[in-house]
Amino acid sequence: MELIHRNLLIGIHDALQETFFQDKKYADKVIERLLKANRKWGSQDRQVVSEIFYNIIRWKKRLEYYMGEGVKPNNVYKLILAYLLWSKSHYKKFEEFDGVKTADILNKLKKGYIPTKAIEYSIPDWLAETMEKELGPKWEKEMLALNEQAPTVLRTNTLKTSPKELVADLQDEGVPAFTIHGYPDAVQLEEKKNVFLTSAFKDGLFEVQDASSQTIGQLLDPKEGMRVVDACAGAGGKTLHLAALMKNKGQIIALDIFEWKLAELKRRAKRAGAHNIEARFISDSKVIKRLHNTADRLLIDAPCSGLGVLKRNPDSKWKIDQDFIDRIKKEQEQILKDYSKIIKKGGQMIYATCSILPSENNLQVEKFLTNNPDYSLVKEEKIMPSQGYDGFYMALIKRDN
Ligand SMILES: C[S@@+](CC[C@H](N)C(=O)[O-])C[C@H]1O[C@@H](n2cnc3c(N)ncnc32)[C@H](O)[C@@H]1O
Repeated sequence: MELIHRNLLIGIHDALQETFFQDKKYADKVIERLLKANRKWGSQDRQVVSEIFYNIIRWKKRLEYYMGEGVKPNNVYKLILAYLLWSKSHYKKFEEFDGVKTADILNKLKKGYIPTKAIEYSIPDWLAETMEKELGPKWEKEMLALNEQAPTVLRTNTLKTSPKELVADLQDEGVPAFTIHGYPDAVQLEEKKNVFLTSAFKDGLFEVQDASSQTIGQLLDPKEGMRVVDACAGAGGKTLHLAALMKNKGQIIALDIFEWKLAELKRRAKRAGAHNIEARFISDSKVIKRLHNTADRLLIDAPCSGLGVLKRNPDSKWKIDQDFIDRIKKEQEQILKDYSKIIKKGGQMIYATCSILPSENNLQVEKFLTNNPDYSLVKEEKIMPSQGYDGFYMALIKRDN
């Protein structure tokens, strides 16, 4: 990795400043805008910018230790320099680095001493405590995996093509990829590429969806002709998968409390050629009540801490806190209680999160099953980040009465 163009350095600096210090600025959107605004940057430049940008977000706390102070809006260049020194990247001595005492940083690097686990894994102190409390000794292995870069995985849109054909089409467009054993619809890129520019994407042949996330649709196993409710559909990542598994037959009702997410879902459904989805905005509790006892299958892809997907969204560890997790757990409990009534007797539902904390996952399900004896657990899967893809939890639950 080398950083030898000043305009790339300035781009990284501005994007980091925005992500760290402006409210509600998410790394994926910030970098997308930066790259869009600089169309003349070549593919290698783009790769350098996004890799350095994401790595600095990932390793912020550890880099702050090396630089001897917390990052502030006016010392982001020092943070970048600490990263370049730590990662032994080749860089030019840009004027933006003037005045930074490199010797102090290099001394700390040479000593190799790291005072705390939170600094070692570059996470807030509260998060190190929570991870250890909830996961026990294996938390470090998971944290190590969460600091890796996520591979890019696509879900083949089987309404239009097969994984093998998709691999061939992508190859023709200069995007080498391969199928993944055990994940029937998944295709993984050999290296990072902007797949949104391909004709295969524009033709709706795939969606970007992590391999772990794809197992949720498989586990719910909706059949052609069924009535399915996706209660927390968001922009429809899993809804589209359900539509493909149902071969466009039957009905999917996609719900969310944000209308703008459902608007995006409709756009994606059109591109995918998924015709059996009806998006319904949850404007009040009546929307849910009207659906009671109507669904053969229900998906509750609940709002969560997102701690299973830090490989992909490393900035979220700096944006959330324990209060947020405690609030979201109460919401999960309420959602499970209210929405589980949507399934018919004999029907099945999945409660899923992209968290790895038992308190958001199996403990929520245990509490739900204790309070609702008419429901029983069929199967549970805990996918951990150390297994290679995103961390996810899913419980398949049956309504018996
Ligand atoms: C984990 S995300 C869903 C991701 C989506 N299923 C996908 O595959 O792309 C959780 C979603 O739940 C929605 N949500 C939050 N509270 C909700 C509620 N009370 N009822 C329904 N949806 C809710 C959020 O807006 C968010 O889109």
